[in-house]
Amino acid sequence: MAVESCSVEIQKRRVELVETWSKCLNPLLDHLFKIGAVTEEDLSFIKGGGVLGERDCMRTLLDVLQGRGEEPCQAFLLLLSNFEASDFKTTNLSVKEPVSEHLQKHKDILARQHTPGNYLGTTAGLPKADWFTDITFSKHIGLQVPVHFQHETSVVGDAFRAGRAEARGQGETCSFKDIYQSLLSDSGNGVALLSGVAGSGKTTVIKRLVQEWAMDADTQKIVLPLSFRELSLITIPQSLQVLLSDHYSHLKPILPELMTSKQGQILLILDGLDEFSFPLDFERTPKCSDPERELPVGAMIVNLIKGILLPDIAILLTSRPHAVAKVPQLLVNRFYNVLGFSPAQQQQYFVQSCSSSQIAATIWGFVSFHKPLQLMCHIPAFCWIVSTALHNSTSCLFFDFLPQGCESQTSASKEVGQEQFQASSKPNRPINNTQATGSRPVTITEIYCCFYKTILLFHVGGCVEGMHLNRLQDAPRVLKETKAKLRCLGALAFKGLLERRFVFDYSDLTFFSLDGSEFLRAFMMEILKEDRSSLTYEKNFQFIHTSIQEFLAALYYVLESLSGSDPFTGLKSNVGLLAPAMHMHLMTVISKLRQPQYLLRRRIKKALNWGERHQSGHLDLFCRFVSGLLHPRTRFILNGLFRDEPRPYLASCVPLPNASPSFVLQLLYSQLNSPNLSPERHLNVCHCLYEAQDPGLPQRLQAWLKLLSQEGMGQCTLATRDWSELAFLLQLSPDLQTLNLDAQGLSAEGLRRLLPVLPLFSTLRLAQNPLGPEGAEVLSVALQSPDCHIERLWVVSTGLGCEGARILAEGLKKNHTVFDLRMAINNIGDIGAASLAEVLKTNHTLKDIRMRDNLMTDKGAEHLKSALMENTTLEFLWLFDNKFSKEDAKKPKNSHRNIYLVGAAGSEKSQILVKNPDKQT
Ligand SMILES: Nc1ncnc2c1ncn2[C@@H]1O[C@H](COP(=O)(O)OP(=O)(O)OP(=O)(O)O)[C@@H](O)[C@H]1O
Repeated sequence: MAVESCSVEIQKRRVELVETWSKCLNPLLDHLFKIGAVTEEDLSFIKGGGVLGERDCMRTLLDVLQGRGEEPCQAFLLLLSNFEASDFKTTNLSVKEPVSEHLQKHKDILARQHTPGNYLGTTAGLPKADWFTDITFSKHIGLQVPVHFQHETSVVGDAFRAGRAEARGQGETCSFKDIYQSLLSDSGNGVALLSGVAGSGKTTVIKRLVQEWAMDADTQKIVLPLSFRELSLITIPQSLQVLLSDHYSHLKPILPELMTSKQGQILLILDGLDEFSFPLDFERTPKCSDPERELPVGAMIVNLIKGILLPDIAILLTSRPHAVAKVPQLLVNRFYNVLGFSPAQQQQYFVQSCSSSQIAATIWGFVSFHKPLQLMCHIPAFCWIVSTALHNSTSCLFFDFLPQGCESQTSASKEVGQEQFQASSKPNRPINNTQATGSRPVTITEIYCCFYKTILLFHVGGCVEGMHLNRLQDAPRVLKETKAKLRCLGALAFKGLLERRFVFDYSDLTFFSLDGSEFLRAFMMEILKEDRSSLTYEKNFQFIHTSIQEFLAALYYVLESLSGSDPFTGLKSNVGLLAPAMHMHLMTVISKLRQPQYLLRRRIKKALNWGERHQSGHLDLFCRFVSGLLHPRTRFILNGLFRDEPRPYLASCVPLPNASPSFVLQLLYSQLNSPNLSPERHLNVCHCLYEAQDPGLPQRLQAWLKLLSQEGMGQCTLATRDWSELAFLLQLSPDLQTLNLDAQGLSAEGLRRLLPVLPLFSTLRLAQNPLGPEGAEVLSVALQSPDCHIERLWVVSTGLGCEGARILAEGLKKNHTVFDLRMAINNIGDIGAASLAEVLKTNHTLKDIRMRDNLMTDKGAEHLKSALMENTTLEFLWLFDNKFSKEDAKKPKNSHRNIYLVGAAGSEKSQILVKNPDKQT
């Protein structure tokens, strides 16, 4: 075998030699000079007049040696081995702090930087001792690119129940602990991606991960978190080495070592892929494996993710769903989806975030009773909004409704407020938001109004302890005073929404006359700090949560429309905003002259039509808020903002003091009846009706139920969107006991639309519908839902086949609620019987299974019989009309029950009937 030349060896080991030996440059040069390997001239060339750093000098030395030929190179390598033998390198380095001390310092610094905090930058409204409420994730092998036509907030609630459906059976739910263990384990290398909608808690997960890691004495991992926000600031090429040593200056002395010998211990966290402003070109970006080579930051990220740069490290990326596709599927080996808070976790969040358990119980009672609210509460940020809105503002909302005389008694008032509030959360009270008398917030818009008011009253400018009630009394004045600022902020939010922009810079703020006031800080956060590369100080801003941007945009739109102004005027120039009073007056006069009712209708119609037209769903929440804000009761929460109401010209639009203008409901109903409406937009119109507190919603549900109870409905197949509507209406119903959809022509797609409500029923009757294996997949998801209540599942004659039975069995394996399963006439055969037999081996809930007429033979019967030797809880197994060949009345060994296979040989009329003698009456 040819021996490699020393010159080639130096070339190959170049990076390592620079990393390892730069610190020893001077003694090395001394020795090389003494033995004549380099000359005096070489020395001054290598030292570069003292302006070069050690590493550059080392690189020049290597160039010089290679230029001089084989002999000096050989001498150099020999010298290195002598140095190593005499422990020269170690003694030279030993003047530095040991690596472990640097790492401990790194842990301390990161733990301090990653302290919990909410959007207001405080720990208020955050769980105190144990600040992190557990959250649910789903885990998949490989990347799942989601397709969304719904607003992200809606997707979360559904995704929570549909986690496995999206994953086509490959995913499973997991907890923070699982993710932590997987990422911090030695085998956790490669790219993992954590996806979740805005406010689902991705950054909070990173904070917790860093906190736990900092306290974890056993882990060998070295966590290096970076955010894409910061990376977006690097506009000139930079080397990874410089980037990391700039960012973690305390690690500078040991970074070279970390990036070489300890590379496998690094966990690099890159948070917020959706905020990265440079393109990621995975096809054409040149390869680079040298951490010292300067690269544009986009190219650096591509090389890191592709495993070319630092190939042994582990990477965790976080992203909102829409940006997940920026990374090619094949490069991701683990994919986590934030499903959010399960109902139990929501409850825990309120317990942890409220100042008293009584308030927590009240808020939870209220939220769990109003399903649209509860669905949104899967998103932690929304829980925070609800907690902030309701915690401080039970009385905030109620104040205007309090009996006279209560105002002066702070505690008494609070109690009254809480009593009223508790009354609203009593279970089994029919939900009819339209008859919602009293002063509790009912809709999501009302929650956001309370939130807005709470922030203004108690956070902007601060509120002194004990002055709660005074501040409330002062609310109309405060709201009135901040109206001009709100218009500016709302206009910015609205413009951003129209342009699908969620990040704003200073020029945007200046355009809308917004400065860095307390008011601005309450709703927007600064997202970019120092531009290190250009050494400028650049700030960008975004709303604390996208739903706040949507709310403020809607508030602005409705304020302008109701005051007779055109919401678009404020976007074109700041004239109107600089002189709002004058502008408003002028516009009002003009509007009065130009048929104001007509204008108002036209503007609201325009807003709602956008939502209908935009398939992306990004205007869904905006439309819901607009609909909600048109209800006088909702606007009354913000009394002071809408102080001039009711304006005379609105009188005909508001026939009732406590109802949305009828034209709004008419508009929404005409959308609902439009034949071209997609199921997603159809569902959003239902949400709009809820926000507008449409008194017709309960009747609509009744009409639905009546229609479904009619004979022969199976012939008139309902459209998918109708099932979406039914699902929505059912959520508003207090009585979720039995859902009878026997013979309704319900397809798998229709069933998928009903998924949000399926787990809430105790009896699901779905017989004689063409569900097939795809329908079984939906049912399997429902059966695994954390809020599953299904006890009786009747799917007789639904075309399951053996594949459908297998999928359903997967769901049943993880279910603990179903005891009565009827699945006759489904052709599940022996394969289906084997799948169910597997379920029976571990299941302790099923008591009665009916599988008549399913093409089962003796083989299937054997599977079932052997499973019954392990199962002790099943009481009945009905197997009439299958294809068993012989008469059999065997009792399986160890079974304490009788199993009968009855029927003449060859007869199709045969059965196995299992009777549990203990349970027979
Ligand atoms: N596990 C949790 N326990 C308690 N509070 C949480 C948790 N997760 C999130 N929150 C609350 O929700 C807010 C939003 O969370 P976070 O900023 O982590 O979301 P995100 O997914 O990173 O959002 P974005 O995509 O907008 O950056 C936090 O400020 C905090 O108040």
